[in-house]
Amino acid sequence: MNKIRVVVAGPRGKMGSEALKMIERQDDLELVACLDHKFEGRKINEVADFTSLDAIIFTDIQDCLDNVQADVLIDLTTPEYGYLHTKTAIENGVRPVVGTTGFTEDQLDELTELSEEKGIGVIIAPNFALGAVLMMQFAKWAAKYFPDVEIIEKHHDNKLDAPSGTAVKTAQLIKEVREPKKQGHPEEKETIEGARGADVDGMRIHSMRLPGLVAHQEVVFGAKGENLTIKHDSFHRESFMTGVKLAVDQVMKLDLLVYGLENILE
Ligand SMILES: NC(=O)c1ccc[n+]([C@@H]2O[C@H](COP(=O)([O-])OP(=O)(O)OC[C@H]3O[C@@H](n4cnc5c(N)ncnc54)[C@H](O)[C@@H]3O)[C@@H](O)[C@H]2O)c1
Ligand SMILES: O=C(O)C1=N[C@H](C(=O)O)CCC1
Repeated sequence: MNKIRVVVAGPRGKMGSEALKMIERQDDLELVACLDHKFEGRKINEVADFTSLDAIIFTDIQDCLDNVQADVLIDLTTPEYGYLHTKTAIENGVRPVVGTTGFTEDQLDELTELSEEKGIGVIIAPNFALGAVLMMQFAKWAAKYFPDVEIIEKHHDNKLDAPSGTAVKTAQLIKEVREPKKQGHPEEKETIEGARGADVDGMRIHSMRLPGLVAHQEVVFGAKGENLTIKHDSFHRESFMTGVKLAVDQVMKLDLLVYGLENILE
């Protein structure tokens, strides 16, 4: 069996460490290198106690891809480096599976074009939890019948980007079926700026950041005399790993960029 050769960027992070544990459990994946912002040249098991994998750490993606044979890059870093890593991987013929959130629309467009030009598969998924993907699909369905909707996302307080990638993706999916509509009182005024949340075509996104949270979202629909709430909770980051493994397998068969796990689920 030919194993899929994987590089993980952000291996010591909350998600990256789960990704390494996931790779260690799989017979068909091989960790060939890690990308970190420190510990150049060390082995990952020398600097992290949660893994016995002994892949070498690089601090520069081009150096890494020049020196190891890789099929897939799993990126779980920051918006700035995630974008640089994804672009460099595509340019080097390595298929990115990207969990990092916070890319701009322009960056997504640019990466889509580049992947098409190079014929390299890319999967960018703002949420790898299967329950979250279903929550987004259910929300899109509900929005056809309930155009008044607010999204409340709740995450741990180390998160860099707001709103979450999941909330942005949910709003995009809802936009596909909902006419733009200003919600609330036509003359409502915020007496404290931001009170009504971010505005996407008149639907509101509220972002909560608190210690103790992992990743949670409620999509609340309102109509006369009734409310519908669609809710998903990730209590542990292991919840994302089924989706990461699925994406690694599927990206090997793609020659373009796919944004959202729903596009590769059967
Ligand atoms: N798609 C999903 O399902 C999903 C789920 C959880 C988190 N995320 C996203 O994944 C990203 C990481 O989240 P996290 O909670 O693991 O964050 P984290 O802060 O725990 O981990 C990020 C890691 O990236 C590393 N890093 C920073 N700069 C780097 C560089 N230049 N090269 C290599 N590594 C570098 C840091 O050292 C850190 O260990 C975030 O963007 C988050 O929004 C996505
Ligand atoms: O922990 C995070 O950060 C997460 N980010 C994703 C997002 O922005 O939607 C998904 C869940 C966890």
